[in-house]
Amino acid sequence: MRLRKKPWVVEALTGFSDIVVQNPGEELAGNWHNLFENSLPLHVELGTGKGRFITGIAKQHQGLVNFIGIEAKEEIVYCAAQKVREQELTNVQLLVFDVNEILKIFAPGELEQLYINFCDPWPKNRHAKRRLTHIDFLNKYRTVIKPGGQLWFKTDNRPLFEFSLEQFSEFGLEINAVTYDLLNSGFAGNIMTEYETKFSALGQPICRCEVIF
Ligand SMILES: C[S@@+](CC[C@H](N)C(=O)[O-])C[C@H]1O[C@@H](n2cnc3c(N)ncnc32)[C@H](O)[C@@H]1O
Repeated sequence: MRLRKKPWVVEALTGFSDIVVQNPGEELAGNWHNLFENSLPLHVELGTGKGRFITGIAKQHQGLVNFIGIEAKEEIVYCAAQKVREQELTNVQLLVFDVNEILKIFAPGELEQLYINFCDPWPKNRHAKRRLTHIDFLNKYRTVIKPGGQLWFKTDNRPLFEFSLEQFSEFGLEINAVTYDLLNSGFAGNIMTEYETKFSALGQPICRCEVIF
């Protein structure tokens, strides 16, 4: 994925240098505790979007977990950064970054948990490798997530969900808590994302599962 470089956003993001890492590099791998100034567990959301989920979950886990949001589009990171600032959260860092490069910025086994919420479905078969749940991505996640660490996945897109379950299974991962209708599943404490709010309002059922690495 080509990262967008819009000058006004780059400049606007400089005001968020305590929250946003615009050019994450290899020096961060194994050193995230320095950036957060503590050694709390690390959870990462892939394709963060405008930050509703990461700010919601970070607020609930202040002093317990550090959260890193990876988002390719700078102007979207800007929206998320505003939410982090407004809520005065100190346990969130946002990266303008491509998930494809995840192995560069995390050390092996450095992460406890991953979240993928409403990732782009890439419906054409020839684009299947771009789906964030494709086995090629799972291979990368397996390196950076510690054994027994989890991936929590949500989508409104049924074909993407079926594809993802197949990929998880093919990769030999344990799949738990599968639901095709999250809102009526009894799952407590769901934190909605921007996309989830939109699709739920349209009556679209939400699929969810938890995967253990
Ligand atoms: C459909 S949106 C969902 C946003 C948010 N998770 C939500 O549920 O509201 C997918 C987001 O993932 C980002 N994204 C897609 N591929 C990415 C990649 N390879 N690396 C980083 N971000 C990516 C897109 O820019 C977009 O903001």
